[in-house]
Amino acid sequence: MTEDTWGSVQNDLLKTVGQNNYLTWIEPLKFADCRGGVVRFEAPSSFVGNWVARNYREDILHHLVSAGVEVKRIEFDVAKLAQAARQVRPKGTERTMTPSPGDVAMDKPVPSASLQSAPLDPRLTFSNFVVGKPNELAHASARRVAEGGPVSFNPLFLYGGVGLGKTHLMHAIAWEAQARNPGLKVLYLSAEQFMYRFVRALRDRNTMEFKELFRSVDLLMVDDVQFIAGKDSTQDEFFHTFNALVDQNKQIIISADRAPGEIDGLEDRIKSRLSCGLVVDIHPTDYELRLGVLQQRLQDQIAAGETIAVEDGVLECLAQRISTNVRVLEGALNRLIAFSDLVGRRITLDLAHEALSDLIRAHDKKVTVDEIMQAVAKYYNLRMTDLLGPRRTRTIARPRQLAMYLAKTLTTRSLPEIGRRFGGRDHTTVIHAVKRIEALCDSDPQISEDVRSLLRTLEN
Ligand SMILES: Nc1ncnc2c1ncn2[C@@H]1O[C@H](COP(=O)(O)OP(=O)(O)OP(=O)(O)O)[C@@H](O)[C@H]1O
Repeated sequence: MTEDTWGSVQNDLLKTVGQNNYLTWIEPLKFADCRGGVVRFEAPSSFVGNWVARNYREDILHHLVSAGVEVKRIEFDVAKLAQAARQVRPKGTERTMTPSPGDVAMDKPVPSASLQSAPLDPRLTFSNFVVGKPNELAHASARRVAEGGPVSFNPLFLYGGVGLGKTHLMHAIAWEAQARNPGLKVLYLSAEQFMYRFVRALRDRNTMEFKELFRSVDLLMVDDVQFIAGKDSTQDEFFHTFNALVDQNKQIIISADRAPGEIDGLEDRIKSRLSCGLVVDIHPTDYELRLGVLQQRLQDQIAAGETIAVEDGVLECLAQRISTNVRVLEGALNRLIAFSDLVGRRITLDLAHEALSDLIRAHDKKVTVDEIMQAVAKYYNLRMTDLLGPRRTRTIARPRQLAMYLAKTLTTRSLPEIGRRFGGRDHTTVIHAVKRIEALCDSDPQISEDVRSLLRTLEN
């Protein structure tokens, strides 16, 4: 392999990972050498090297192989990296699930007749999972299942939008259950992998073996079950596997992006089976959860030996502005750290705007207090003067509280300022309104629906 080959592989990677990721992670890598099937790169810092090793190793390997390079392994030449880097797992060789968190050994191909689980990510444990209101119930139920004991709800069905922590919780359950009971046969896989294994068993005419293997597990976890919607024979097999395990009182955990009843193309009998245990929704993140995740991720980096100084207000700004999901949020923080590392500047608000202009701009739709009042008044069919005036009847006071809550959540106005805008009210009234609406969002489905729908109106 030559530098030219790396140049053309970089071009391919640009198309796969997108320009921003490319500039941050791929471009700074320098090809060092290729010996005995090991391609070595030099990363400008351990942070960049670690991140690339974790997130782009497979992509780089794939493109190198496609470019005709005979490569078995990739290494990044940064001192600290050697400990953290995981060896590349050649496609089609998965590992049996015996490692404990932190185990980063080379995976060996396993014979086809053994129980194979998809690899577990050592970072996805309960201790790395930040708990907040939106995921409190999901976290508590996941913990309960991981602790073992009598099966109280079967299956546990976790659902929620992308990047909100479903896979994280499933991996955490697997690690915890294994740590508590090393003999437990835990099988974690995506619904897609379930289908491929089933199809392979059909092709190789060993469906009996497939059935036996799947029915011998103690804990089955299937991620992204919506994938099997519309795939009839896979659904059929899944249904029988599911029933056999439930009959044996074995725990099943399923995740999806929607509630069972809302997955189009899923057979009714499966929907009803999936709904008969505990169905838990992971809600979209709130500001506190996002800030908690950012703080924890920063601490993790510092604990791993990185020297990172972040100016006050930067994490708060990211948590406020980037509200899509945790994955995007984590990516933003890492990009920011890498950027500061590369340009040798401290992490300030200015740097954050520079490094994350695309993300921040996309979430930078500025909403004013006036717009919020108008939207709320229109939604509840009130006049603006009602929101500003003194009347305290529920039909007016509640929308007013909701408008204050939105003003606090969506703008950077201070509490006293918001109070002043709402007819000269005191800041304690605003605090009370925010707390009240937060509590009602949990207990009153109508209010939480009103909030969601107003957020949609205001953010678009
Ligand atoms: N509460 C949380 N605390 C810490 N990290 C979190 C939390 N929620 C999500 N994450 C992180 O965000 C990223 C995305 O989470 P995960 O892959 O579990 O999402 P998902 O819900 O399975 O999404 P998808 O539907 O796309 O598969 C992971 O790196 C995960 O560790």
